[in-house]
Amino acid sequence: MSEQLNIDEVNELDFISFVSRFGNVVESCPIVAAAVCQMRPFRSRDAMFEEICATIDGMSKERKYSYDLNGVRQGILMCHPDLAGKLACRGELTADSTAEQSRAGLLNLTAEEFRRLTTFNDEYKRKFGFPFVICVGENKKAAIFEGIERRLKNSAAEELHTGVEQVKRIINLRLNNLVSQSKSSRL
Ligand SMILES: NC(=O)N[C@H]1NC(=O)NC1=O
Repeated sequence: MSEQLNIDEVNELDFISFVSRFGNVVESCPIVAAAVCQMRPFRSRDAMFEEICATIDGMSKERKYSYDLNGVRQGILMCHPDLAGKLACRGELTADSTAEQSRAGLLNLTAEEFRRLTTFNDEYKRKFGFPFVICVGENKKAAIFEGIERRLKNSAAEELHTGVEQVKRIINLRLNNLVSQSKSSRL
């Protein structure tokens, strides 16, 4: 895990270093970091977080949930790995997702828990066309199971909104690991 920078150090990073450090703040969507990099300097960590959220809010509906790029499904929600899904089983989650899913107890489920979550995930993707996304840093296992079962009953429009809001909560926690709550001493 990279060490925390203060906001003045963030503002001084070159483009490659910025995207390298913040490229997975939005899971597997480095394009957001590349876009936000151009909006520097940031007055504070919170101002940086607001810019990331505004960048996502300004995206088209397709860019938010799912679109095809050269035969690969992309999109803010589409790029999130299933909870305890195939990537987790193969040990191929990103470091961020591995830490988050592990801390929430999702990487050592009982056989029955794994079966239930897999069934829910598959049903959710069949209904909405993108994966179930929840900030597992703020929801323990019981809340995650309750959340997916409850949200399965929602409309696609509700889940597009809720999914993106959960992505923002994931971003907020990831940013805490990377940028201190400092305010710029120069702006
Ligand atoms: N599907 C899903 O919510 N995945 C993400 N949630 C989170 O907090 N970390 C993840 O990997």
